[in-house]
Formats: sequence, C-alpha cells, structure tokens
Amino acid sequence: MLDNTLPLLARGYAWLPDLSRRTGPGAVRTRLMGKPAIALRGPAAVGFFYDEDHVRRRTALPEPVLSTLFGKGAVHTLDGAEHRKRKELFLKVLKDTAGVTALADRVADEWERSCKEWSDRPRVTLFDEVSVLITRAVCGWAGVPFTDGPGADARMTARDLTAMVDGFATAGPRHWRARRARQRQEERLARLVEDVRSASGKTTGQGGPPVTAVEAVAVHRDADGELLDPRTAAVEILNIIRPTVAVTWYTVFGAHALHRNPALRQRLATGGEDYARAFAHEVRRFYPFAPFVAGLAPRDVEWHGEHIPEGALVLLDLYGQNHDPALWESPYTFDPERFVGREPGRDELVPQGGGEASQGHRCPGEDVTLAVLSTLLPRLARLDYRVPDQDLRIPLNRMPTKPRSGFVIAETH
Ligand code: HEM
Repeated sequence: MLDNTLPLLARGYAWLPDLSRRTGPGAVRTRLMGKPAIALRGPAAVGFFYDEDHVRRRTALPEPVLSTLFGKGAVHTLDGAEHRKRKELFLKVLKDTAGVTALADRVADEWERSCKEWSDRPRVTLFDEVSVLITRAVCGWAGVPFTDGPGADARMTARDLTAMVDGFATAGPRHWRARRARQRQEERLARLVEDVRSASGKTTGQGGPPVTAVEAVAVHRDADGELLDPRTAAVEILNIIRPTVAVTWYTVFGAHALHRNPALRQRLATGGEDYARAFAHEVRRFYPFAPFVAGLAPRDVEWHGEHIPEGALVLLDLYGQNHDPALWESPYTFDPERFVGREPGRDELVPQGGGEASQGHRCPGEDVTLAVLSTLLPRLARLDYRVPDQDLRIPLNRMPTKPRSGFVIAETH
C-alpha cells in the first residue's frame, strides 16, 4: 500500500473523505508517515479511540507538528497518570465558569474598542482584526503582558500565534514562519514564568493561590511532584493562549455563514444566548478545522473485526464524523436549528475531539470556544457592514483553511 503522507498534505480536508468514498463504508486503511494507518469515525469509534488500551499518544505526533502547533512536552503527547495530572491544570483554568465569563467579558470589551478603531477605516480584514482583539483579551486575562521585546506587542503576538496554527501541516515558508514564531514566543514566556516564580513566591506556597493562567502553570506540579521546567511551562501557556486566538478561524467562518445565509442574521443579532450557542455549535460542525486526531496502537487490537497491528496509526476522522449523513440530516446544509433547545451528544459532535475531557485528550477549551463565539458572533450580526467583492472560497486542500480573502468588511456608506 502506498504511503499517503504526501497526498494528505496536498489534498488536506478532502484526503480522508475521498479515500473513504473509494474504499466504501467502514474503517479506512492506508499508510501515513511510513506506518500502517486506520481511520475510524462515529460515536462508537470515539469510545474505542479514547480508550488508552487501544490508542496512546506518546510519539504519535510528528516533530514538525510539535515544533509549530503544540510544542515539545505538551499535554497532547502524554499518556496515563502523567497525562491526567497535567490535564488537571488545564481543567482548573479552563472549566472555571467565572474565569470563562471573565475572558468573554474581556473579548466583548476588545470588540467594542476595535469597532471604534474600524470606524476610521473604509475596510478591514476580519481575520487579522479578530486575531488581534482576541490576543489582547486572552493575554490580559492569562497574565501575559505586552512589552517591547521581540514578538511582544499585541499585533506581533497575534501574528505569531496564528502563524503557529497556519504552518503546522505544510512545508515551505508558512512552516518555517510557524517554527520561528513558536521559538520566539516560547523564549519570551519561559522568561515570564521565571519572573513570576521569583517575584511572587507562589511556587513555595507563600504567595496565595494562583489567580491567572500564567500563575497556575508556574505553580503546577506534574505527576512526579516537580514544577514544569520553564520551557515546558511556556509550551503549556501557549496551549492556552494559542488555541483561544485560533477561535478567530471560527469567527471568520461565522461571518461567512452569515453572508451565505442572510436570513439567519436577525435571529443571531437578537435571539439571545441560546441561539448564539446553537449557531456556534453549527459553525464548529459545518466548517473544517481539525481534520482528525491520531494516536498509536500500543498492542495488536481489533475494531469491529478489523485487525489493527501494534504500532499502527489510529485516526479518528473528526471532519468526516461531523459531516456523516448517518449522524446529520443534510450534513452540508448550514442549519443552527439542529442545536436549538438541545446540546449535542458527547461523542456526536467532535470538532474538538470526543470522550470526557477529564479522562482523555478531548479539548478542554470547548467552553472558552463557545463563550468567545457566543460573544463575537451576535455582535458581528448587529454590526452594520458591507461585504465587498472578494475571494471567499474556502480551499479544502489547504490545512487549516479559511475564506481566501480573510473576510473583508467595509463601511456601508
Ligand atoms: C479553535 C477552536 C478549537 C479547536 C478546533 C480545538 C480542537 C482541539 C482538538 C481536535 C484537540 C485534540 C483532541 C484529541 O487529541 O483527542 C484539542 C486538544 C486541546 N485543546 Fe483545543 N481546540 C480549540 C480551542 C481550544 C481552546 C480555546 C483551548 C484553550 C483555551 C484549547 C486547548 C486545548 C488543549 C490544552 C488540548 C490538549 C488536551 C489533551 O491533550 O488532553 N483548545 N483541541
């Protein structure tokens, strides 16, 4: 069987759906990065995938992904007790309702401030502006100051954080930009962690409980009882602020959805929290972001009669599951009604992984994602703007993708 790494990089989100159309229903067998690989989808597959007896993460992620998107030593790469202990840190910071609301309030304030700035400009690119406003909000909230050092002002930080996401699945200039961005931000945040540790005395328990995400990371002790080394601490601070800024992608997709479905605008503008949340869920289901998640079989295992040899890559096809006609009626229709008055099942809607966030690798940032989207999208629906002619195509062969123009909005008069 031919190795599919290059076709994956070349075809992006279309790669797995095309393979599965060719191979028919059931699991898809292929080869990736020189290993046999099997791709699964569906709620039962989610249960299988998130069982550590079947799939482990250590060594599953290739170096180019770690050096751009996640960082070396990140929570994504841990298993078992080590993973659960590190994950507690994220759950403490990201599942705290008051903390998430405080972050959403900062996003709302930054939105108001940005709208005032935009009123002087005939047009703005939503992707660029939203990435900066979320960067300001999340860095303020997390305790990451903006100073004059390399990559330290809000616009440079936003550029670095989005570059890390943009460059993980490609070769060439985008990839090297992502590596440099990560290096710059890890160095700066490692220094911040050392400063916070020495200034506050919090690591010795003398400075009171941590109040910011940076402080929480600085005082966190891993399963071995040790503090994180400053570089790993920087990696994990980035694993809070980078994906929060990545909600920019979904915000721009939300703008795209409003443009393509103008009848939904009024309801989103005035429909309150519940409709905003339903709309946010549908943006996460409909638009492509994380294509799949992957791990390695720790021993020979079996999935519905399919043999998976030890060391094989197991993929959970997130994008495929979110568009599976067996789960979603008219999956290629954008329709927030599917989530009005109902929360999706745990293993049904999986743009950010499945299973329990506290037990497995499911994204701990779903509350933050939904809160930021529910803050920004109704405000966008209430904003008076025009969508000038531009290239709004969303190429599926690019990962991650977005409307090519970045979604330009212009004043109405
Ligand atoms: C832009 C929207 C987001 C998307 C599409 C997304 C997607 C994902 C996916 C697919 C995973 C991997 C799940 C797995 O390996 O099984 C993940 C993990 C993770 N996400 Fe998110 N995420 C988003 C937002 C966030 C936010 C806002 C945060 C933090 C504030 C966050 C922090 C994390 C962390 C720390 C992990 C690793 C969890 C672990 O390995 O246990 N994500 N995310």
